[in-house]
Amino acid sequence: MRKPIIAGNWKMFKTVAEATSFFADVKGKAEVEGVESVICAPFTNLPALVEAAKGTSIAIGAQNMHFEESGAFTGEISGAMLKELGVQYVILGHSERRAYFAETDEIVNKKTQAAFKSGLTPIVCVGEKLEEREAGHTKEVCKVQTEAALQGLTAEQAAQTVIAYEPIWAIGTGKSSTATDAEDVIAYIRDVVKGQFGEETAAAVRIQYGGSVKPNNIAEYMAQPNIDGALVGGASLEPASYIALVEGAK
Ligand SMILES: O=C[C@H](O)COP(=O)(O)O
Repeated sequence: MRKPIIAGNWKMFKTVAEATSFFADVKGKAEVEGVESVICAPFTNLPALVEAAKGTSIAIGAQNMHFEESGAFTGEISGAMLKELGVQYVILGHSERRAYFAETDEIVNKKTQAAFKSGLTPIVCVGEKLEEREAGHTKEVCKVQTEAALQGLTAEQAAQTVIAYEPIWAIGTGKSSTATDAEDVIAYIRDVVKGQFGEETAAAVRIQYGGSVKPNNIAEYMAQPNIDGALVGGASLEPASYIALVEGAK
């Protein structure tokens, strides 16, 4: 049985003061038995959030990391640095990083392998652009990105990876994919994992939907057999909304 996972991706929002105030509001509430709750915050918030999350069931995640363990990479953060803080998850290959920071499938794969080396669980994002969807290439794009991201992992690591299917045209636009469309693509991604690692791994890997998920539509996604949770941007920023998302994933 796959445990549902709701991950909030705060992107470049919230100061430390705002993050700690948010956490105080969700503590004890965005904690629902049977649902995993993860807050992926800017690097600067991570020490305070890890401290605040002690004794709670909420996990803290980062939104990026470098694939090298250390070196002359000005402005970058390694997996070991995140692990030492007590961070458990790291979002990798988000479409904003692919688009604005030139992350390729090869870089995402190096980061995915490095995350496991550091003892972090990667949340790997895949998804098509609007023009790719309109050209009928959604599944092909997701296949290429998924296979590339997971290449070189053991079956056990692949099973632990969280995949987030985020159609780019649905991110921050209010235009969410219908639950049945998302289910169709996510079932296909599970099939891709099956082709790469076998049935057992495919049955175990958790695949989220992301793109304009809100408290009022989370239930539709969670009702789909292959959708194991959501990666949420905008609606994860307000405590009441985040609590409702975690409750809605049950
Ligand atoms: O990582 C989260 C996604 O980019 C979705 O963002 P959104 O919920 O604001 O559409």
